[in-house]
Amino acid sequence: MPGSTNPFSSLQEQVDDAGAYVSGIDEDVLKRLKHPERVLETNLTVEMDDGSLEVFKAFRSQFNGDRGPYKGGIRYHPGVTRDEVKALSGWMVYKCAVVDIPYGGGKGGIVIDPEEYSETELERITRSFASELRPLIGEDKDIPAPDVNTGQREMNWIKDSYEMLEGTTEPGVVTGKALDSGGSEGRVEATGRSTMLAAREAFSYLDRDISDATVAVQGYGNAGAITAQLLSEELDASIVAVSDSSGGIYNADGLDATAVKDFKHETGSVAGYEGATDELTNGELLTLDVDLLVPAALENAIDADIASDVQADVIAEAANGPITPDADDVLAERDVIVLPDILTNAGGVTVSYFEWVQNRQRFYWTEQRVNDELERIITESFDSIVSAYEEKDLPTFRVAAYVVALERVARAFEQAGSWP
Ligand SMILES: NC(=O)C1=CN([C@@H]2O[C@H](COP(=O)(O)OP(=O)(O)OC[C@H]3O[C@@H](n4cnc5c(N)ncnc54)[C@H](OP(=O)(O)O)[C@@H]3O)[C@@H](O)[C@H]2O)C=CC1
Ligand SMILES: O=C(O)CCC(=O)C(=O)O
Repeated sequence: MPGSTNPFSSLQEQVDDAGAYVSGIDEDVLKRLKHPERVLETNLTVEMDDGSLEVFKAFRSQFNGDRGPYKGGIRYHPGVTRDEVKALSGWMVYKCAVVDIPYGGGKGGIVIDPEEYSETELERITRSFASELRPLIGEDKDIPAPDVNTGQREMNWIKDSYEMLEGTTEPGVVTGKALDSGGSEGRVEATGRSTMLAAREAFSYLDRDISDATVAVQGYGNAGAITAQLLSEELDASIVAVSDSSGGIYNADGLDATAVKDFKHETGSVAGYEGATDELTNGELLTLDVDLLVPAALENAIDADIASDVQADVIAEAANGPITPDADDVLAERDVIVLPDILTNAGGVTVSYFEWVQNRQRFYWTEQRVNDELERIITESFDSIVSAYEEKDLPTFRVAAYVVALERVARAFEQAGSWP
């Protein structure tokens, strides 16, 4: 994980910050909502193409299941740690509660740089993880999905492994699958789509025209590239800078988001795209003078030092946990509006929910229906956060989002009653 802030401490701080504003919440309930229920830590021993064996550490954290089955992605990254996975699983709990879908939160990860392995090795690694996960997952238990460096291919492998081991057909055991394997229309675009919708709602709330906005996007994978495309194609915003792990590119007159995506697909990086006038570091991108900044890479991208140099008016967190709590304080002090991850990127899990519903009903929706339902959920969720922010006079949209979410999770816990 980049930066030195422990993301699990960040999550706990965010819950505490909001807990102070939830009237009547029991301290013991709050305590429970800051720790995962269980974490699987496992070592996957997998045969490489040359016949040697390698061992990979992997985790699955099931944070809270009071509102439904655990739900959340699986990340492949060399920086994955137990605490990172715990934090990501906690953010899933509050995200699912903010958009009011019937899930708890989970998250998984393998400590691996997938670039260093062949497709056949990645398949064996994924199937080995699926076999370790098998007793824990299921459409009513825990439902994995894509995250950093995973996508349809890995989800198809997990579904197939699970179904083979269980001797059943259960497409709803994972979401984010390819369409022909039980995936949903609109899932690939969903995280970018909710980021675009959250930004649109925020600009309208601020009485500003998003079609006049300049935008910088950090991270040009699933979340970042699609956010850039939709902001530009559907809202006419100007994408002036984008980056990936090898650096960034800039053009004051705007970059063609789709052409940059195609270029990255061909070459592996955004650097070198001929429509750019300048190259930038990630640090320079985050402090550009733009109207909207979209961190869409990893946690801790914006620390307190960077926050004091941020020039954007609005930050839409497409990534999970890109702003440290210290940076949040600096941004609030400077009146920079932060659209919190647990709302902004919730399109991914929301369309995963639609996929799961379609899998269970064996009845598939059109892309239009998916996008319409997603738009309704994101705009209603934005409105409920604004209502809490205004009515309770809360300090930030993040606190407001956690207040809405904590009230829902705490109610579910309390309504379940007590175990003798
Ligand atoms: N996929 C989903 O459905 C959802 C994802 N998210 C969150 O969105 C974020 C991105 O995930 P996703 O888009 O799926 O992942 P991807 O793997 O598709 O893309 C990640 C992008 O981040 C870039 N990146 C990695 N490290 C850095 C860095 N240090 N500086 C700049 N860029 C960097 C990568 O660069 P490179 O290409 O060079 O490796 C890549 O472009 C994560 O926080 C994830 O948890 C949230 C909700 C749902
Ligand atoms: O689609 C999902 O279930 C979860 C996506 C995810 O991991 C996230 O929202 O961070």
